[in-house]
Amino acid sequence: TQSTRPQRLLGAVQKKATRGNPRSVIQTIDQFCRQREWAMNVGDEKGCILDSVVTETNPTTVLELGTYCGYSTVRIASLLPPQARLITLEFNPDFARIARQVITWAGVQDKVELVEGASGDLIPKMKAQFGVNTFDLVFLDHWKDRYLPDTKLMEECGLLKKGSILLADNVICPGTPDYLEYVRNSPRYQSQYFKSHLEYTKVEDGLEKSVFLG
Ligand SMILES: Nc1ncc2ncn(CCCCCNC(=O)c3cc(-c4ccc(F)cc4)cc(O)c3O)c2n1
Ligand SMILES: [Mg+2]
Repeated sequence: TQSTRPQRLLGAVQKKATRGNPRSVIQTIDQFCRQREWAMNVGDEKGCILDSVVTETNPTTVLELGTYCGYSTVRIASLLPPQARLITLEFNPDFARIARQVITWAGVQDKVELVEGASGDLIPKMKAQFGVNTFDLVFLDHWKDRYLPDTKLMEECGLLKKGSILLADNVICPGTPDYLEYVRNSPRYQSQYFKSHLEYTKVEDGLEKSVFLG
């Protein structure tokens, strides 16, 4: 039977990346996506912006919406202090299966909890079921039409505190116009656009960083 792209990406990681070395896993995936097959990882260019936001936030509790193959999960987890935790939500069980193996190969599994399911169902359970109080950082990289409803849901569920950071991928390509309009016009957010490119291409894309003001 034919392999899937995520399976081929995992194969490249297990063949070329050094076990326990997150940077080598990231480098291997970027090389695979540039030289073999494009895949919707945040990528190296936007990944550097992600790294800088993570390090300046120095978060203890992070939520990622949309794991895919675990590329940004590994990028974020590799920058977290020892006691910090990253919860990542993935809707697609096939992607989740691959991501778990990428995360383990990178050696960051102790900082990561991958939960299978839809963000709209899981966000309301974060406090009771996952023992979360508030998130210091949320990385939005899932269905683009879920960014806005899920942000409102996180507000309603009291998962954001003054100073919580939302970092959203793909605000230009594929685009999240309703989300952008909301975070840029709401008095409850201070937003900043980081211009970049769609992963592994010359097409414009960018990350929107929004600080929740409470
Ligand atoms: N609700 C819920 N809860 C939990 C979930 N877990 C996963 N999902 C579903 C997420 C499905 C993948 C989302 N990501 C993208 O669609 C995406 C696409 C492109 C792209 C593609 C083609 C082009 F020509 C140009 C750009 C680039 C990106 O960087 C992207 O991130 C969930 N949903
Ligand atoms: Mg993305």
